[in-house]
This record gives sequence, C-alpha cells and structure tokens, in this order.
Amino acid sequence: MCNTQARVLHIFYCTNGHSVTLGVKTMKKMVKQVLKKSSLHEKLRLYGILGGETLQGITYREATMQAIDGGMTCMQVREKHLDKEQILKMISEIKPICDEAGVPLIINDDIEICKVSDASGVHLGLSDGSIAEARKLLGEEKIIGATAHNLEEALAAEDEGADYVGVGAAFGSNSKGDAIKLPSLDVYNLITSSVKIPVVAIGGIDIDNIGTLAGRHLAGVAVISALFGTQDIKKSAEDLRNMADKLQHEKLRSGI
Ligand SMILES: Cc1ncc(COP(=O)(O)OP(=O)(O)O)c(N)n1
Ligand SMILES: Cc1ncsc1CCOP(=O)(O)O
Ligand SMILES: [Mg+2]
Repeated sequence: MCNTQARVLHIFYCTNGHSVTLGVKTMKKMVKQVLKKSSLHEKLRLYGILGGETLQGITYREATMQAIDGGMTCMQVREKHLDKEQILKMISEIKPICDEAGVPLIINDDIEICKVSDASGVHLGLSDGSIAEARKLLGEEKIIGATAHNLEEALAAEDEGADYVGVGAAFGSNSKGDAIKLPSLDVYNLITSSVKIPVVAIGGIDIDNIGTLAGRHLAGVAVISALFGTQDIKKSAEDLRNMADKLQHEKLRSGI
C-alpha cells in the first residue's frame, strides 16, 4: 500500500500482524542494494584491471572502449605510481565510458578516491584498510572487493562485509612483483564451496591457461597483461570473455 502524497510506503507483514513504515528513499535504496548483489556475479565475469604501465602506447579511453567492445564486464583502476590528482583525471576520462556501458568501475586501494569520483566501488587488499571502515564511509550501495589467498582470508573478508573476493595468484604474475602463486588451483574449489560471495581468480591468467579454471564455480577472472598488455585489446577481450563464459562447464577443466 502506498501513500505517494506523504512520500511514505507502508509494508504490511500479514503473517504476524506487524507492519513497518518505510520512506520512498529507503525503499529505493533497498531495491538498489538487492539489484547490486544479484547482478554482481555476472558483472565479475571478465574483470579488466587497467594501469598506464601496461598499455602499449594507446590512451586510457581507447583501451577502455576496446575492452568493453570485446566483452569486459567490470573494470578496475590500478595505478601504483600516479598521485591522487592524476588518478582522478584518469578516472574522469574513463568513467563516462564505463557508466554508459553499465560496466562497474572499481578503484584499487583508495577509498577516498572511490568516494570523490563516485566510482562503483573499491578493491582492498589485506593491508589497504578495513572493509568495515570502507563500508561505513562508502555505504551499502558501493561494491567492496577484498583480496584473499586462502580459505581463512576469504571467510574473514565475507564476514567483514566484502561483496566479492579476488583470489590469487592463480599462475603467478609478471604484473605484481610480490604476487605468490597459489599452492594449487583446488584452493578455488575450497573457497567457492565455503563462501556465499562471488569469487574471482587473478594472477597470470591468459587464453592458454584459463580453461583450467573451469568447474571451480568462479564468478569470473581478473586480468591485467593478457588484456591491456596486448596489441589488440578488443580481440583479447573477446577471446577471454568467450572462455570466461564457459568456466562453469566441468568438461573444460581437463583441457581445451
Ligand atoms: C580483483 C582483484 N583481486 C585481487 C587484487 C589484489 O589486491 P592487493 O592484494 O591489494 O594488491 P594490489 O593490486 O593492490 O597490488 C586486485 N587488485 N584485484
Ligand atoms: C593485482 C594482482 N593480484 C594478484 S596477481 C595480480 C596481477 C594480475 O596481473 P596479470 O593478469 O598480468 O598477472
Ligand atoms: Mg591493494
């Protein structure tokens, strides 16, 4: 029942006879939160991570457009050597493209930049600050991703309120100097069978090894070099997306 004049919605719980009264704003917020959570799993399918160092002489805008055209579903800004102002400028160049395409734009490491730029969310590693604090500052609508290397860290991230976990490094990585290769890809099976939030694999993933991630119930893959480090970003995105879409199929696991 709705009284639009008073901008108040009345929700009646018939089962126990109790009712709660919610404002229109609160209701809209709740709907947005539900939508955020329900679509996140799909949005994480091909998660491109962009930093200027990886690009082969093209602009952030061009790289972003090509990746989205090829099927990238989520994007992270990961600039380790720019100051805040430079990162905000970069974001202002690519955010309109992501917004237009419905591709969430996640900021690596920095909650404040996420808030100021009104990006879709933030990704926090183990030493990038507390997830609970980020939630307090950013609110329920923003996506908060967390890093985990094992089951214990994944459970802790979920417990703290992370919306997804990035787990790696699956195959090592040339893009992150201190990345440690997982002892086994079966870590993914263990984590995905234990947490409810979506799990993304990261670290050295490319078109030749992505098939070995199938059947591990991952929401998707996060990639730097195999996407933004290539000459034809659109083609790389198409190939990776095609494979990422098939990851649910158990049969890919033994090879392609
Ligand atoms: C999707 C995703 N997963 C993991 C990471 C790694 O984050 P972190 O451990 O904080 O390392 P840096 O990326 O900050 O070097 C990530 N960025 N994204
Ligand atoms: C950010 C990050 N975290 C673990 S590995 C990694 C880098 C992934 O880059 P690449 O896909 O080039 O290995
Ligand atoms: Mg970090």
